[in-house]
Amino acid sequence: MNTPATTTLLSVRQLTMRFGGLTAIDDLSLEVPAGKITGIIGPNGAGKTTLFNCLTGFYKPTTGSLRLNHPRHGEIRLETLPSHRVARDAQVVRTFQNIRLFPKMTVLENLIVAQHNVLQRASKFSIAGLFNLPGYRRAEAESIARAATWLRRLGLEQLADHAAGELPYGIQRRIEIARALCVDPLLLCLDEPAAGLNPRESAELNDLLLYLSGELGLSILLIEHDMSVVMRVSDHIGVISYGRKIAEGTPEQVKNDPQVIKAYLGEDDDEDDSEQRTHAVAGGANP
Ligand SMILES: Nc1ncnc2c1ncn2[C@@H]1O[C@H](COP(=O)(O)OP(=O)(O)OP(=O)(O)O)[C@@H](O)[C@H]1O
Repeated sequence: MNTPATTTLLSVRQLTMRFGGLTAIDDLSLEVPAGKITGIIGPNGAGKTTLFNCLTGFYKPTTGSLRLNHPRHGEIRLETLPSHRVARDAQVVRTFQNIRLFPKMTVLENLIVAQHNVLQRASKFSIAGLFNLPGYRRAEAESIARAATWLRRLGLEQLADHAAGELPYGIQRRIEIARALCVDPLLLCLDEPAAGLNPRESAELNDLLLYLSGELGLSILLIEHDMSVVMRVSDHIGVISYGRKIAEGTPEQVKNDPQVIKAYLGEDDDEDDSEQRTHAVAGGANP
């Protein structure tokens, strides 16, 4: 049996991002396949979040292109779009390193607020929403139904009426993912979703990511320092150091790559330490 060819969802081509004299991303090229999990790893300050910021319209790259192969709209040049259109039109949606839920709102309300674009359109940016016209009511009911679906799929439905800020940290991270899923992403960009999680929560995150990709066919771009997550769930990994791509391949290829081990833990001629360094990149420790 032939294995179906993988389609490229996103092509990052010769991307450079400079902040004054500092080059945060340096001539970076990377392909993100559709329906897979692509991990992006690299030491602190390597340029990973800057890549997400370029991708999601928060920064305008100095040079280079970000081409999204959208199944309905054809090629979309993400570098030309402001952030709200990256999310709304290109359906590239992100989470952030720090939790950005509305702590006093309930879990359900957080998921409905995330869909404000849909609700705004239904209100025709007028007082239709205030007068509760049928089109608006329908959109509102659909938003609630979509939120309820994702709460159920992510095992959060019992918590729908709890204030988000009062829930354990690991749950809040899961709510953030549910919130991103409510806006129907074509590409879900997760910035360190395992940050602050304990080992049990990290293992649950692994299961969730494998479910989203394996069962639902979602395309995920994952920045992560926790090697026990990234090596377990990624189909493909790109490694960045000082803004440049230094390696890419399967988790197995990347974790044994001498350049990667060196980038993470520096040069060391001591034979005993070299085994420890491989262990750290492979998931034995967080760098
Ligand atoms: N808005 C900005 N202005 C100036 N420098 C910036 C800006 N954003 C990022 N940088 C710099 O760009 C470099 C890359 O930062 P970035 O946050 O992308 O790294 P990272 O790989 O995500 O790091 P970490 O793993 O620690 O989150 C760093 O030197 C950082 O200080």
